[in-house]
Amino acid sequence: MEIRQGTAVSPGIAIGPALVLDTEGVRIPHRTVPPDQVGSEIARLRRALEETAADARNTRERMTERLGPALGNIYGAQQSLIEDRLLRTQIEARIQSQSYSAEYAVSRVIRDFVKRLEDAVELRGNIGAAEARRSASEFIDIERQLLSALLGHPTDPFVSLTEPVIVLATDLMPSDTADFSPRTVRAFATESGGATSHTAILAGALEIPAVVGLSRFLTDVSGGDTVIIDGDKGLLILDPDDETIARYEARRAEALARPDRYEHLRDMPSVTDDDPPVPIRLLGNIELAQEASQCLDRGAEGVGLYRTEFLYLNKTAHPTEEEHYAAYASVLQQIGPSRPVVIRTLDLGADKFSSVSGAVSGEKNPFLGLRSVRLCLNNLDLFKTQLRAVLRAAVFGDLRVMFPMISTVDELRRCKTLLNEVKEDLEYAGIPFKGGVRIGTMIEVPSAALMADVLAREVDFFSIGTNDLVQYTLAADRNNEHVANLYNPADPAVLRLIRMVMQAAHKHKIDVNVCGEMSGEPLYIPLLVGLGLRQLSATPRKIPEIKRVIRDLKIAEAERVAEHALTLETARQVESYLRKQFPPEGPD
Ligand SMILES: C=C(OP(=O)(O)O)C(=O)O
Repeated sequence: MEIRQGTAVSPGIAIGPALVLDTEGVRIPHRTVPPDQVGSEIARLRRALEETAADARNTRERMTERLGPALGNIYGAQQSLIEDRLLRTQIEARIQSQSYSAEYAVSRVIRDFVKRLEDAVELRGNIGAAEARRSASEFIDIERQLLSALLGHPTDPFVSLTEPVIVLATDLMPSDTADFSPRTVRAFATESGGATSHTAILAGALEIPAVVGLSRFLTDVSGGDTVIIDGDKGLLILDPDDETIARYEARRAEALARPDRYEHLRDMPSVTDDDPPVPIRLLGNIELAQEASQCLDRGAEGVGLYRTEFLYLNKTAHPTEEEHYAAYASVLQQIGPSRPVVIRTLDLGADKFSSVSGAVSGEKNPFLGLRSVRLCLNNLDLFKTQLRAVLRAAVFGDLRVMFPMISTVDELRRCKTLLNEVKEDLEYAGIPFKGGVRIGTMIEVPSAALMADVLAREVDFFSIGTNDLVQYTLAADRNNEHVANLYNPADPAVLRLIRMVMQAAHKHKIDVNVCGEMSGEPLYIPLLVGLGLRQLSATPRKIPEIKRVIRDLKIAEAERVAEHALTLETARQVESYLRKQFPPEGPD
């Protein structure tokens, strides 16, 4: 048995036979045609381009219907690349000048594009690398589709699947994932890819467990071998032994039972088991506007974190003010006028959409560099465009604005000054807006946690972003598997900072929320409530189970647990203490 660690991009457990995809795609031999056939070769190419563009258009329409316009647009981008004149003229030039067959010309031109993109990845380091890699895989996908049209046979390995499989591949293309059905593709794992790759985002939307960014494994597995994907922990298990299979089968059964298991709680209040009951407000985290209604479907009372940087998905330019406005207005309209919607201003840079963000290229430590609010304060037009849209959309309901990655009081004050300037501009221009929006700051950098008593005087609410707070407190990159042993929200250093932030918020009578992954983990809920948390925001899928934990919890018990946890010395001790106090529920 072998366990490989990768990046978890879509949760869930799957066990099944592997379908191993050819790592090389279709290989095309160097072939030329006689000069008098060049014309008909070009005609073949044009037909193939038309057919492939029509397929991409159909797929876009199908996926837009299934997953909404933002994800459907991934296929729109592919359609534009296929229809791009530059691509066609370059391929035709190879056929004209070198008498290449249409297939070989397609392969040559696209492989050259890909090579240039790969060189760009090497040159640019982290900055823009994700975008260049993504474009390279789009082109390889287009090559495969064009060759399939020219050769007259499908190269799609998924069309004839009759039994469920786990797909293992070097990389997967958006056109592959479009045809994935959770019935036949139980899960997938790839050697390349990161958490923000299109394939990863689609896997989440299709609710197929997935792990990406695994070190080379395809040479160690054959089609039909049993494998396990643990999409919660980012693991691929090759050749699992019987005991491991049995353990994972139990976990899978438990996970499958979960959504229905808590369905009855959907319309029940999120309150503790005290007399009188203490309300703990549950909100949802979203990345795309169309996810807003899922928050209500799962029993959340609003949106606690809208990650607006996902407006950059499929974009090569900054979103316009109207695009920002339309997205925010849509979220508010779905959520209704009296429930809160917290819009976080752009958290771009480092691992998120850095190529279109205006970040400086070649930063040695992008996570410590010009990212997030720093980047916005360095690009005032970009920032003001978003703030204008925020204030305009606020007329539709209870919109709140939140600034990410604040590390100094000055930075927060600059954001507030800018917001006031934008209000004045809108007023002067006679554009309708709502001025009295509540203002919050993320607490995700240790300096902000340490200064929480000062920051609390400046804002209406805090939201603790534990994903970054853990990374910056423990100096452990949240995406680096080599330091994953250090990255732990239960670390006493993190708990002390959270307590400090809660105390400052309570002293200044402002709301405090936790919106990192920690608040979606049932094990940590009693601890957070014991530390003083009365509101949290998590992935909508997690809301029903969290509500179950809260409804079984007494405040005094939670406070006793938090007090004891704070006396412990290591993350491991805290975790095992919590597990003993609150053993996980078994399958029904
Ligand atoms: C919610 C957070 O922000 P991000 O979008 O970076 O995960 C966090 O850091 O906890």
